[in-house]
Amino acid sequence: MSDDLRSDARDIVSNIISGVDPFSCVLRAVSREGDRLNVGADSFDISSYENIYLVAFGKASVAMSKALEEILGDDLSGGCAVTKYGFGGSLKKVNIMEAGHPIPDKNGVIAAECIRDLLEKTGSKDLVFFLISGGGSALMTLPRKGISLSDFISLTNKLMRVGATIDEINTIRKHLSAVKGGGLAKMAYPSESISLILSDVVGDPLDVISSGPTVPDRSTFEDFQQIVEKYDLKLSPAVEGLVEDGLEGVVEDTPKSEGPVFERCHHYLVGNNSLALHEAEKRAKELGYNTLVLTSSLVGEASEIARVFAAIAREERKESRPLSPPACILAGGETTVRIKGKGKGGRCQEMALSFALETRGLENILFVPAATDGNDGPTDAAGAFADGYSLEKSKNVHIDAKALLRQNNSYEFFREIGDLLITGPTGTNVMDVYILLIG
Ligand SMILES: Nc1ncnc2c1ncn2[C@@H]1O[C@H](COP(=O)(O)OP(=O)(O)OP(=O)(O)O)[C@@H](O)[C@H]1O
Ligand SMILES: O=C(O)[C@H](O)CO
Ligand SMILES: [Mg+2]
Repeated sequence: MSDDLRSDARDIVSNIISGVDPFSCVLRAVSREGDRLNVGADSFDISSYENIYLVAFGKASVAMSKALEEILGDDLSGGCAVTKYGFGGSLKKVNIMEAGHPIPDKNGVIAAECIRDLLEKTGSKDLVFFLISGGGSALMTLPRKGISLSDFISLTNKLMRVGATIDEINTIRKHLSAVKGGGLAKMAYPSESISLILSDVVGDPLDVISSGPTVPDRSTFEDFQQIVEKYDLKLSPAVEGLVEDGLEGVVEDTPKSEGPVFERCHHYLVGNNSLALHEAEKRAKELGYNTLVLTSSLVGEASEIARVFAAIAREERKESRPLSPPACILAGGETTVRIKGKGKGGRCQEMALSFALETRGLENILFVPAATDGNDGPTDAAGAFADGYSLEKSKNVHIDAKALLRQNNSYEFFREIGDLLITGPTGTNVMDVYILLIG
């Protein structure tokens, strides 16, 4: 442990980011000895396939594809990858496309068509690697027959605005799409496939991450209809027609676990929030802290969750529980912010500000909530440093912490006191981590 909790927190954060880097996640999950490819607990003989293809979608497509290219070398026949504008790169055998996120655009459709064309030429002697990361739902968009891209965009946009959960949003997306909800598995059938998945969803549900294009879909047209009713959504005539046909069984629902489509599909989670917490704990232990990981599935209103961390910090200072100091208490997940003000901020910065308001004067503690993608909300900060002195500092620069929290203006608060956590875009995303240090 150093005398400076901040430098320890920075150290822990950088360990998290390198530990969940998509390139290393793939290399950790896949190893090669001659023609044997070991993936998780399974083993594949790559000489038994005619062609090996790669299909990648999501914000981590490039790094994941690079790793697989490195492993497969000349055994890779080719592939298609799609990622967000500005996240591209160059690969030897893989065509990389860039598309719109979070609002899908025409390039996302072109990318999906390219992926479909590749999959349709595969056969039973081929192996396809699917490299899946968060953001894939928007980046690879192929509306079902009869549904237009603008139908797709307007409905998913509405859902985002009314605060629907990712599970609900993706239930809608899966039913409007030809590639999501098992759609790619259907196109790839009867080839063998290996999906490597980097999770950005709480609890790692494979059918929700990137809208589960290679796994059986649990959601149905009935669920679709319930979501429409819950949020009182107005549907375009084409979408309304599709749901009616779906409910009547005229149009087939997304592929379910029965039947042969998924028989040769293998799925491996290569990185998630739990791994981030594991990396954090490992480093904190090396630094000399007693550690406790609370959960990797924290959800709820950001400012409320922060009050729980503040209560833990006070308990630590007063009673040295639940751990004797020096202590590092960790959690991960994704909180929500009901935005009421016009300020700038993110979930993590909002948590940090709420924590600061609750722990004024508390000595030798530090709370650092951080977005693992390096961008907390629409800001250039990953999170912020909050401690017992944050409020004193804000008084010195004449800003009002409570008013800024009311305006959801946490970015301004931490910028003014010089306590933003800036990492730059990290190239990965396994949600947020919350680090509480007690010196
Ligand atoms: N002023 C604000 N204060 C606090 N939180 C905000 C503010 N503005 C936006 N947010 C939050 O930021 C989130 C959007 O950030 P971002 O674009 O990083 O999305 P995300 O949910 O992290 O998705 P992704 O996985 O694509 O990064 C929303 O959950 C929203 O509640
Ligand atoms: O793309 C998506 O659907 C979200 O990022 C969740 O994985
Ligand atoms: Mg984000």
